Amino acid sequence: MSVKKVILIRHGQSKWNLLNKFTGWNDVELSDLGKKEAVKAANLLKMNKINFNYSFSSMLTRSIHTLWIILKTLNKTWVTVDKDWKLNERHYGALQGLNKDEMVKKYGEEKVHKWRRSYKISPPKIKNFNSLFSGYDERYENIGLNNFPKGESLELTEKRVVEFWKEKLLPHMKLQKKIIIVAHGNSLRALIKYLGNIDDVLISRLDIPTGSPIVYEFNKNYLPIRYYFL
Ligand SMILES: O=C(O)[C@@H](CO)OP(=O)(O)O
Repeated sequence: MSVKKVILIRHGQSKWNLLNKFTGWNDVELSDLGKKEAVKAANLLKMNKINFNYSFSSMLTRSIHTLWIILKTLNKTWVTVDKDWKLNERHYGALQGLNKDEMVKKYGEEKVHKWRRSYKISPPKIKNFNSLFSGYDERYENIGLNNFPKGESLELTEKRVVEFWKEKLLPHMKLQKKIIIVAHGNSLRALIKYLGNIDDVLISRLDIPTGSPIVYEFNKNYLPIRYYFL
């Protein structure tokens, strides 16, 4: 049986992961530890002889830079980087920029857990005039202001991640490309939920660590078999 592999990696630690702030579509840089995690991820791929020749990342700097560091470490800067906003982190609405522990103190553990890990509940929406609203950013020109996310549940995130999977990923896999995807905690949770048909409650228990390569295996018909962390 010819097993096909797709590598999934959550970006390395960001400066806001370190500060424990809701991040979402806010465009923050990697922390020093995040850069080291990206080098470590590249070395893990090399040690395990997991190769790739095509790459996808979200439109957010923390994912793009993680991918660049991986490519540089592996001497593979020739690899095409295909960036797609549909791989962006779940939009955290009006919670973006706020500290997670402070929100627990203000609203209680249960409510914050629902915002962070329930499948259907969306965070409060961000307003267009909020300085952290990224709807006017030129990189998102093709989304259009009317369709621009203002706060997404995991369910809504899954919808666009699945569009990416069907429209971009599968066609490239069928062209026999060996693919690496660098994305985010919740966009990857949404993808893993879809691929594994994981139920709404079980998926709330999956936390994907930063900078840890996941290998997802597919059969000759491109159907998911299993995944494992390196
Ligand atoms: O803040 C965010 O964007 C995400 C990932 O860091 O947080 P959480 O794990 O709480 O969904």
